[in-house]
Amino acid sequence: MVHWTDAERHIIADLWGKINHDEIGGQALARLLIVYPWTQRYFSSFGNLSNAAAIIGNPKVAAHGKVVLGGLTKAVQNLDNIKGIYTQLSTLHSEKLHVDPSNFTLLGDTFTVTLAANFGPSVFTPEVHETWQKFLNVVVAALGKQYH
Ligand code: HEM
Repeated sequence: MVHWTDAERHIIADLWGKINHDEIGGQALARLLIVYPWTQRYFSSFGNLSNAAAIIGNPKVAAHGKVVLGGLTKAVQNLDNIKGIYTQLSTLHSEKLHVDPSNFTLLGDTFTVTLAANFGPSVFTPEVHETWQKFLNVVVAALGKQYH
């Protein structure tokens, strides 16, 4: 089981309290679709993804980004049971959506860049980054758990 120190719990809760919950998920998802364009294949129902401006302005990307962020919020609120709360979500991405699990790491990366870009070095310090990366590693492992 993953061990979280009080300092790590505090950093995660504090960061989550500061993010713009309406926007940051959409920004991270838009970055995924722009920086790693092959990920667009999973979102063929989302309409126009033909260039960066179209992706950033696409309301379906923004809406789904909020859904993904909601998924991350559940993990933030259940740090001691991320694997458990992600069982169904992992099965969905594996068996129904057929998302290659390497893409979870890529979305984690674009989330990290999005946070850094929004907060800058005074908030997204190396120490915050370290804890955030640990959190992401647990999330990515939990989402990949039902793949076989
Ligand atoms: C941090 C990683 C991720 C989290 C927390 C996450 C979370 C979610 C959630 C909460 C849903 C809605 C599930 C439902 O309807 O019950 C969802 C759907 C979906 N996810 Fe993910 N996801 C992640 C990564 C990815 C990645 C990397 C891809 C593809 C590159 C992906 C593709 C999809 C697709 C295609 C859907 C269905 C969209 C639709 O048509 O409504 N997800 N995800």
